[in-house]
Amino acid sequence: MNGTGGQEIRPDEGRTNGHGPERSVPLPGKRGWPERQQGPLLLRRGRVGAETTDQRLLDTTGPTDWLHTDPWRVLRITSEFVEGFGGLAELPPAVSVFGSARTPRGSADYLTGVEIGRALAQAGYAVITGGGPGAMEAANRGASEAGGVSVGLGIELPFEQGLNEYVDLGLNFRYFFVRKTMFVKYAQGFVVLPGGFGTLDELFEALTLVQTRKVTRFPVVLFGSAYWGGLVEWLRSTVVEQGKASTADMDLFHVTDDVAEVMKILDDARRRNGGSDQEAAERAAFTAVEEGASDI
Ligand SMILES: C/C(=C\CNc1ncnc2c1ncn2[C@@H]1O[C@H](COP(=O)(O)O)[C@@H](O)[C@H]1O)CO
Repeated sequence: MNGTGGQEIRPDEGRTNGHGPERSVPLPGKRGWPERQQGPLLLRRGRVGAETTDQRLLDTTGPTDWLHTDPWRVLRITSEFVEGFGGLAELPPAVSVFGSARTPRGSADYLTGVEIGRALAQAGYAVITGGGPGAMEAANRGASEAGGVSVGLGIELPFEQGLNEYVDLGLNFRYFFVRKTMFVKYAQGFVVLPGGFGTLDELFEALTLVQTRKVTRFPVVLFGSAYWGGLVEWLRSTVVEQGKASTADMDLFHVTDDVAEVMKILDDARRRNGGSDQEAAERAAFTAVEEGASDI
């Protein structure tokens, strides 16, 4: 170990870097011996290398195995959090809408998604979805066409389709768990449209976070009593009945078929959580400014 990152430094021969000639040895400094400041390190005499840190970064090529190591992945994960927090920090109050990627355009479920996206936007909420097709597209469409803030948090998938055309602010994630953090962190509530495994995963993650008080502030609304009724009944008759959840846990979500009721549930929760009419006015003002900006 030589105090310079563990690399052996031989000042008399310089270094090769994989695609350049050997470098010259640094010349003696004012005091008569070779000297170099390397970041916070002062290197003198035999400890002075022939390259600066920048040269090593920019010139060096070599094996790329490190790209597939977990320490490197940790940096990529960190960068996803940084990009996510940075991109979403200034959203107005938002609602995350989940639902099937397979909901056909023009179906009743799709039209409901559009209606809910529109109602949320008109109330001044940003609408956050997974940015994919189906119910996600429907909610983004309603929000975007109403002049609201339409957000899509895409995910890298083997059969990726890209963000739907109604996403006006999009972020793409490699990691599901980073993306899930964004759905929760920037939302005041969840609206869950009919969906499959992905939707169920998002629903139960939300319910677990509320049940364990990791989040304390938001309502979970299941839209479509006919679709969700069987699940709710099974939760009551089997899960609660056998003591795997409490009766009170059944109050952690709402089931409705009425868009106006969705808005009322969200509004009541906002008031309970200290939101004010002033805040609602600010949300509406944000939307108006965004609309103005989009005209420019
Ligand atoms: C299945 C197809 C495309 C998948 N594209 C998706 N893009 C973005 N987000 C997705 C996608 N698929 C699932 N999700 C997430 O899960 C929820 C929907 O899953 P479900 O199993 O379809 O219910 C959704 O809320 C997304 O966050 C091609 O049709």
